[in-house]
Order: sequence, then C-alpha cells, then structure tokens
Amino acid sequence: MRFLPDGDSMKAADKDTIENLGIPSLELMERAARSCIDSMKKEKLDFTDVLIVCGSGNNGGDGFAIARLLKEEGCAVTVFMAGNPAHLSAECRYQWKLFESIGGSIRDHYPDGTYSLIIDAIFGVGLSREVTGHYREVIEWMNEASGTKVAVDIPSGINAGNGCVLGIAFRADYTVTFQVEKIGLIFYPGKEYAGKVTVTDIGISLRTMEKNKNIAYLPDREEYIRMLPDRPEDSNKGTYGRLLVIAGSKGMSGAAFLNAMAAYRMGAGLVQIYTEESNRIILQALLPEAIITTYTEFDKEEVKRLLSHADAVCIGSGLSRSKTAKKILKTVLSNVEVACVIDADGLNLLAEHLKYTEYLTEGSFILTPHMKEMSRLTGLSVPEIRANRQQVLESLTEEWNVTCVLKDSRTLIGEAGKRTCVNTSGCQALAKGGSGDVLCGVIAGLLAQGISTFEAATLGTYIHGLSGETAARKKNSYSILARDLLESLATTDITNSNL
Ligand SMILES: NC(=O)C1=CN([C@@H]2O[C@H](COP(=O)(O)OP(=O)(O)OC[C@H]3O[C@@H](n4cnc5c(N)ncnc54)[C@H](O)[C@@H]3O)[C@@H](O)[C@H]2O)[C@@H](O)CC1
Ligand SMILES: Nc1ncnc2c1ncn2[C@@H]1O[C@H](COP(=O)(O)OP(=O)(O)O)[C@@H](O)[C@H]1O
Ligand SMILES: [K+]
Repeated sequence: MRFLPDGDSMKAADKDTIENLGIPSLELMERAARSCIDSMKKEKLDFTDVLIVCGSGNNGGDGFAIARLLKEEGCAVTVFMAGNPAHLSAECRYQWKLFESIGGSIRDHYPDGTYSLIIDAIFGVGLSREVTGHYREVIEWMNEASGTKVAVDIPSGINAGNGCVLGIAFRADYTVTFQVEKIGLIFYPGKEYAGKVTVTDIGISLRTMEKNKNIAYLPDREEYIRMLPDRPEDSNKGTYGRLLVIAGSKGMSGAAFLNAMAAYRMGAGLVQIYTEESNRIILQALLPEAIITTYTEFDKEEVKRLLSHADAVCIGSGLSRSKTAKKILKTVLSNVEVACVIDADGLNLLAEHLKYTEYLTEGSFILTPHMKEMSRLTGLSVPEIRANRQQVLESLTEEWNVTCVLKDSRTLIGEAGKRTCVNTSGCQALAKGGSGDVLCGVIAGLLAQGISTFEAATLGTYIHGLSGETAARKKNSYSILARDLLESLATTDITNSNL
C-alpha cells in the first residue's frame, strides 16, 4: 500500500526523520535537489537556459540547491527570488548564501528573456492560504511563459491535502515529488496541474504515517488480488450467494438490469430482482438468468420473505422516490440481516428521511453516493465536500457506522474505524448515465460471495474502474455505454499484470 498524506502529515514525517532518525534537514534538501535534477535528466529536458523561481520556505531552499548543483555542472541558471526575504526559513537562507558563494546571481524581479526550463520552487506542502498579490502575478507570468515547466514537490498553489487550487496554481509538465505522492497530486484538479509525477526516494521515514489512521492509502494490485473471493471447482450456485436486487421503477428497468447483470458478471450465484410490475417483460427478455418478482403496491410480507432468502441485498438504483419506494426502503433497512448496498434513490430517500439512519448503525450497509447525493445526505454543498472529501466521508462513516463509497473522478472508500482508501482506476469513459448502477451491482455481487463490506467496496470500485479503462481501449472514451462495462467486466482480469 502507498500512503497518501496531506501537507501536515508530510511535515510530521520530515520532522521525525530529522529529529529522531538524525538525518539533517540540509542533507534531505540536498538529496531532494539531486533527485529533482536526476529525474529531469531522465526525462531528457532541455537545460540550455534554466529559470528557477524560489519562495522563502524550504521549497525555495530546494530551488536554491537545484540552482547550485546545476551551476556546478555548468548550466546557465537564473534564480528569481519571489519570496519575501524577511520570512526566510533557516534552510532557505543557508541555500541562498551557498548559491551566492559559488557566484550565483539572484534576481528580485521578473527576469526578461525566454527559458528552456522553468522550475517552480515557490510553495511546497507548506502552502497554507490563498495565493494573492505578488505571488499570484509571478505564477500567472510563469504559466504564460514558454519553456518546459517543472514543479518541485507539488505545483505552487495546489493544496497538498485536497488537490484544490488556492486562488491560482502553477501548471507543470512534470512534478518531482519527494518520498510519497501527496493526496493533492491524486485528486483533481491537482493531478492535472502536476503533469507527469515522479516520486523520488530521499530517505524520509514514513513510520509516523503507519500510526496515523487519518492518512488515506492506495492499495497495491496484489492487495486487490488477495481480496478476490475464492472460486473452488467443487462448488455450485449456492456457494456464490443469492443477491436480492431491489431496483427500477416505472420506465426505469435499465437500472435493475445493470445492477443484476453486473452482479452476475462478478460471480454471484443467483440474482433475484424485485421491481415494479411494468418492468417484468423487458427484464425477462434482457436477463433471463435472473429470477424476477414484481410489485404493484407495497407488500411488506413479500419484502421480508425475499430478504429472508438473500445472502446480500442492493437497493435504490432507479427505484424512484415514490411512497411505495420509501416503504420498501424502510422495510429493508429495519429488517435486513445481511450486507446491503444503498444506491441512488435509496440514498435520496434516506436524505429525505434522515431518521431512517438509526437503522444503519446496527447493520452492514454500504452507501454509494456521488457528490450530489453526498450533498443531500450531509447538507453540505458540493464544493464544500470536494474541498474536504476525506473528512466529510470519515465523519459520515463514523456517525452512521457504515461503509461509504464517495464516487467522483477519484473515488474514496471509507468505513468506520478503517483507514480511507483512494481509488485511481477508471477514466472519463465512466462519466455516463448507468455506470453507477453497474458499480452498485459489482459491489453487491462481491458481497453475495461473502467478502467483507470494506473489501467488496474497495475491490468493486477498483474493478469497475478497470472495466471502464478496458472499454475505453476497445472503443473510444466518448462512446462507452454502461452496458459496455458489463462486457468489459467479463474480460477484465485483475490478475493480469499487463493492466
Ligand atoms: N527538511 C525538510 O523539511 C524538507 C523539506 N523539503 C521541502 O520543503 C517543503 C516544505 O517547506 P516549508 O514547510 O518551509 O513550506 P513551503 O516552502 O511550502 O512554504 C512555506 C512558506 O510559505 C508561506 N506561505 C504559505 N502559504 C502562503 C501564501 N498563500 N502566500 C504567501 N506565503 C505563503 C509560509 O508562511 C511559509 O513561509 C516541501 O514541500 C519540500 O519541497 C524537502 O527539501 C525535503 C526536506
Ligand atoms: N471522469 C471520471 N473518471 C473516473 N471515474 C468516473 C469519472 N466519471 C464518473 N466516474 C465513475 O462512474 C460512476 C458514475 O456513477 P453515478 O454518478 O452514480 O452514475 P449513474 O447514476 O448515472 O449510474 C462512479 O463510479 C464514478 O466514480
Ligand atoms: K513547488
């Protein structure tokens, strides 16, 4: 697994390495600068005329150290000190003097001319507020200039904790980041601003992150492979679980189909659909492998009977917010004894009747909201959630004692008491109606096979994303339909190392 820290957690790791492991700060800075140069050389960047723009913190210190090392190699280097000399960190002051001592000259205004390479060392993980005034002008100017752009550690202006732009940010072609990717380089728009990211090992210990459960992580592929449910030869459909899909309303048969088919594709043994009567014929034609039971009005005993036969349940995709849907949801929440995924209208109904959340704490529920649904559930605006997505997710999972898959271009998976997982599989091909219904079915299909809620949510999200990538490789990312994902689920093999 890879930790994905914010700025403060990264600084805590730096501090621990310096104070407790005895690696001097300046030694780390030297390694950071060296690793930056090595990475740029690996990319075969053009060092003919290099401009380095430094701030007054340790990111600026890295910049001065890079300038010195390049000058010693005979490169033409210009340094522009954009930071306030009155606020220099001790390391930055030291690096500045060292650069001057070898004859390096430092400008205090925008240097005229064109540069083959522009290196941003203004702010690193210490950026703590909106970029305004002089700094804003400098970054604007750097963004407009020609030349290849490289950011040191993180593009200046990107919040290391959430990937948001704090007013303005440097647009890099490459970012060389130290020891570990900061979470702000994973979330958009930070990821886009960073360009190609290289992580270099400069010897910062990450042991403080092991103890800190607030730091999110990215699982390795091997971890996902270990989560896959067993598929023994000596088995029958009962081995792989019976899933109850409660989905689809009048005119919304597609959602039930996508849920059910995705669950079958994930390996569920038997899928039972409970849906509105008008969907019967179409669903029977689309998916004859499913057992279909329908309703015209609310029938509590029928819902309880179906629940009693299920090994897992999913409810909500295309369900509508009708009175009948509401009653079905309440019956499921208060009676289900197996793991249950709540999606789409199930979440919208929950947001309208927050008192139902009292049923959640005792059960095994996975909620799969996209940003707008999360906004309805929490009462926070979408921008507020985007800026604090990890914290919002974690407080919801703790309060309601649930697993939650917060869907976006980067999806987060949280569960009460667990470290939050970030998913990076998937692509824009998934940004189309119905792909959430497929995800719900994928997760529910895994649950039916008996894996834990957290594993079903993390593995399901990963496989769903890969199926989007597989589909986009076969067609183009404009054309993919949710049903293409069903096809890709059949051909996406996560044990194949070429993925
Ligand atoms: N020894 C260490 O601690 C190491 C630090 N390293 C570098 O140091 C960086 C972190 O250094 P710092 O903690 O000094 O922080 P930064 O250099 O990222 O910036 C902090 C400085 O900027 C100011 N500032 C923050 N937001 C501002 C804004 N919007 N407008 C104006 N000023 C603002 C702060 O008051 C502070 O003076 C890392 O990103 C990395 O590049 C690396 O050299 C590795 C080792
Ligand atoms: N640009 C993107 N990159 C990666 N994944 C995406 C992107 N856009 C959407 N997705 C994924 O597609 C799914 C969309 O779900 P949702 O919004 O509920 O769709 P629907 O309700 O139409 O089925 C989520 O799993 C989301 O993470
Ligand atoms: K930077």
